[in-house]
Amino acid sequence: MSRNENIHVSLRFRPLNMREIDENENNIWQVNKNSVVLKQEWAQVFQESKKLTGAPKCYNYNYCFTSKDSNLLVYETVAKRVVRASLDGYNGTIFAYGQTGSGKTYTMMGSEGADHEPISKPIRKERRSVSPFRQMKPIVKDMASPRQSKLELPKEKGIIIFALEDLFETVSVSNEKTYYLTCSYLEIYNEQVYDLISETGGFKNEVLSVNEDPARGFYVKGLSEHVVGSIVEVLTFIEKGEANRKYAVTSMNHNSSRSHTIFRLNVTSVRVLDTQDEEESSITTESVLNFVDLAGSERVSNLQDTPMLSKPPSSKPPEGRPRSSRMKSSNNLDTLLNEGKHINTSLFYLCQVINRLSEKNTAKNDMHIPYRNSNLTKILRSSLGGNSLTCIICTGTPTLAQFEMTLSTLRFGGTARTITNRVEANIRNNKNAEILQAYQRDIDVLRQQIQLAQDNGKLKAEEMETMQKQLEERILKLTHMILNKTSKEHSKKVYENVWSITSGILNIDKRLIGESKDFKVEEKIVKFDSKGVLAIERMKMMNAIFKEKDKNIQNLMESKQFLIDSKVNLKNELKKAIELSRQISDKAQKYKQKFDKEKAFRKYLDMKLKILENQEGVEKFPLCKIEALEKFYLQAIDTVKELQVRLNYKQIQEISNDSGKSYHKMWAMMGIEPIERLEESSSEEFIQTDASFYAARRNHEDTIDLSIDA
Ligand SMILES: Nc1ncnc2c1ncn2[C@@H]1O[C@H](COP(=O)(O)OP(=O)(O)OP(=O)(O)O)[C@@H](O)[C@H]1O
Repeated sequence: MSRNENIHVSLRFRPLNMREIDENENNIWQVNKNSVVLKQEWAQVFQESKKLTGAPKCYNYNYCFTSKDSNLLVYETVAKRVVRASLDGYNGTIFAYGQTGSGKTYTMMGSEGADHEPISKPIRKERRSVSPFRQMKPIVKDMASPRQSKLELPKEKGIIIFALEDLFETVSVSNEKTYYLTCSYLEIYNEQVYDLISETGGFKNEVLSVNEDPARGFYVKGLSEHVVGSIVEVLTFIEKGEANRKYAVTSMNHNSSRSHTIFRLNVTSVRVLDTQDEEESSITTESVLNFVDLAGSERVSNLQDTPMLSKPPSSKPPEGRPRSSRMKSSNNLDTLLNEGKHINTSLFYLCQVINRLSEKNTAKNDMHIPYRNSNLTKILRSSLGGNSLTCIICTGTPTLAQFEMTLSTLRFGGTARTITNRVEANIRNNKNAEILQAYQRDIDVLRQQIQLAQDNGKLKAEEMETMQKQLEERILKLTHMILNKTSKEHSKKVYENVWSITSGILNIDKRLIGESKDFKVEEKIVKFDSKGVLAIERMKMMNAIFKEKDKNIQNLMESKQFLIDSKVNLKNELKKAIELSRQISDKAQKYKQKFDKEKAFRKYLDMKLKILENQEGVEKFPLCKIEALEKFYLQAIDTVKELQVRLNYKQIQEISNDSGKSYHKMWAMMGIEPIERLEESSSEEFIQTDASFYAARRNHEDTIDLSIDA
């Protein structure tokens, strides 16, 4: 059942800051519960200067807050209703609208402490008002019991934190419904859409497109959606997103948002009915909750007054987003003016849509609404004139200097208040199959996240454990949800149905663990007979899978280490081999030198031989010369021998005189005949032979006297 709901508009003035107090500025607005009006004394001033004729205009809103009112009061009064409704399937949008520096971020995100310093004074960094998420100290993660987690939340919490606390409080105690939440965070900077928390949780400098689908309406293609199980997880994502968001110092705000941001929570709930009707066994609600922090409208003159501005020599402003996601938008005038131009243009289109919608309400006709003019209005289409409980918090600066800008905000709020949305809860009656499909989707997303983290090597053991726990928790919930609500008589039939449905999930695991784990049809009924057994089985299975994966990772790490070691060894071996080869090559070099020398020598010899060969041959040496030589040689020998004989003969004579019989020994001493012969032959014969030998020789002698001296 749909119903008409007007956009809920409230107004909030911030307190004066230090600069305004220094400059003797005043709060010129009188705030009542549902209206604001110029204070009497200021109305008089305007009347006297003829800027105002008649009584001052009273601007009416659903609720008006004084500058002393806290964010908690704002949440309780205007936002809580929308947040709570999201749990019942109503889309909701909460956004802050107002000029720059009027307190939009303070309202949505909270603050570490209000800044009351004059902006013209040098900035004291430690007291700057920064989005609390950009100052948040590391969060101690405790996914299992988010309530007890040690969160370093900002001193002044913003609406988003209150909303999350509220949501998770309800979700965690709900027995009737099972909830699951996903979140995404986008930024529209210079009319381009960026994902502030992409798949890996970081920032991708990638422009996303806003597409239109007949069923879904406008949607951001490729925007990441993260399953969140606790407030800590959501805050971690916001913190990451805030670190990537664009801020800059301007004359109006030390920490001015340079982009519009939309933080989105998708809330799904499943309630299983106590019915035997298989076709309508559960109810699912789905809702989208948007928290929009718009960049503030600003005057060019204000931007030009910004302290510490630098004007670059080439002044073409960058159209896209600066490369470094964490970088603030640079404080040069052209960049600020370019950003300001885009902010003002998109806010102008927003006002245009609001005005048209307001006219449409009164004219009750089919008027064209120019949503397509900007990405902001495309994305907020269902929040403005569509199916959404929308609440706008208009923020204003209460000083005279900002009178015109405040007036513009007051008018915007006044117009928006007249817009009627057609609101309807997104409720569906489901079969079990659909619930299970939803869970399976959820489980698949978790699996993908685990896989992605694993692939990136970023998943630490404890993170893996947490993710695994979430996965198991969801599976457990799913099983309980179905089994608890089933009457005993029909249990078997339902179990069989559940089995056939969950087999899809089980199949995935089979794929992971191989075909060995085969579940038989008979077994399944037995398993389902005891409640929760399926979940336990599956938990065990998942545990086993993760353990196996852990082991594989361990093995891979070991193999990697082994390969690294082997590489080092091989490198050393290679070094040795190179050294050896160097030595061998040195030796080879030396041998080669020797070989070359030998070769050269051989060549030299060959050459000499050739020379000899070419000379007149030895055989051609004159024969007469040879004979003369031979003769001379023989004569020389004979001479020597004879000299010896003469010498020995004397000795023999002496000996034979002594003995007479041992003469043949004496001959032997002379070396003329062998001893045997001396023994065989008679001494006279021997002497005769010997004498004839010398006689023969004597024939050849001319000069040598062979006569033996007595
Ligand atoms: N209600 C409030 N109480 C105390 N301080 C506030 C309040 N609202 C805003 N402030 C302070 O005013 C300053 C400007 O606020 P904030 O940054 O939220 O403005 P903004 O509208 O988001 O500006 P911009 O559009 O430039 O981003 C901050 O220092 C903030 O702490």
